[in-house]
Amino acid sequence: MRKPIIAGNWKMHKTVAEAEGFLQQLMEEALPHDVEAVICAPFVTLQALVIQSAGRFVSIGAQNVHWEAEGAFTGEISVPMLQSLGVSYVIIGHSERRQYFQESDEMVRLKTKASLDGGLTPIVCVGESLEERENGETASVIQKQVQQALFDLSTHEVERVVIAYEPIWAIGTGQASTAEDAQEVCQLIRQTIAALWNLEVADQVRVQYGGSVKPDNIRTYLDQPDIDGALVGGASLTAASYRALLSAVSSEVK
Ligand SMILES: O=C(CO)COP(=O)(O)O
Repeated sequence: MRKPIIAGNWKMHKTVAEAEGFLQQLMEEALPHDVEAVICAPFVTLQALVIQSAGRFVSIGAQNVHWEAEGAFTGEISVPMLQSLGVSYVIIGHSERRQYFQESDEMVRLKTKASLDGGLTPIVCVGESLEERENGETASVIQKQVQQALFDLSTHEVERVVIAYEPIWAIGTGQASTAEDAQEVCQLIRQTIAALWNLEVADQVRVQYGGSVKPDNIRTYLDQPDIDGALVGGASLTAASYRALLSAVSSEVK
């Protein structure tokens, strides 16, 4: 049974004080136990968030990481640095990083492997552009991205990976994918993993949908058999909205 995972991606939003205010508000009421809540925040806010969330049902993640443990890489942050803070997740290969910072499939692979080696859970992002979708290339683009990111991992490593399917045209546009289209691609992701490893492994991997997910549409995605969660940008920025996402997915009595 795969536990639903709702991850907020704050992108380049929130100062330390704003991040602390969010978490304080979020934790005013108990959080559901049957949903994994993750906040992926800017580097500078991570320490404060980890301390503040200790012992509560919310985990903290970063939005990027370098694959080397240390070295002459000005401006970069490594896996051991994140681990030493108590961070447990890291987003890898978000389309904004691929587009604006030239992250290649090979860099995504290296970052994924380094994160797993260092005990972090990677949330590996894949997704097609509008042009690729219109050209009928969605399946081949997604298969290639999944294969390139994961191909050298052991079965035990793959099981720990979370994959986020985020069609680029749906990010921040209000033009969310239909639940059926998202299911089709998330099923393809699982089939790709099954072909590379086996069905049992593919059955363990959690696959999220991301792209204009809101409290009022999240349930339609989570109702799909191959969608185990969501990676959410805009609607994760206020405590009220993020809590509404968790509540919409939880089956606990409210
Ligand atoms: O990029 C996203 C999450 O990583 C999605 O962003 P939005 O939820 O704002 O569309």
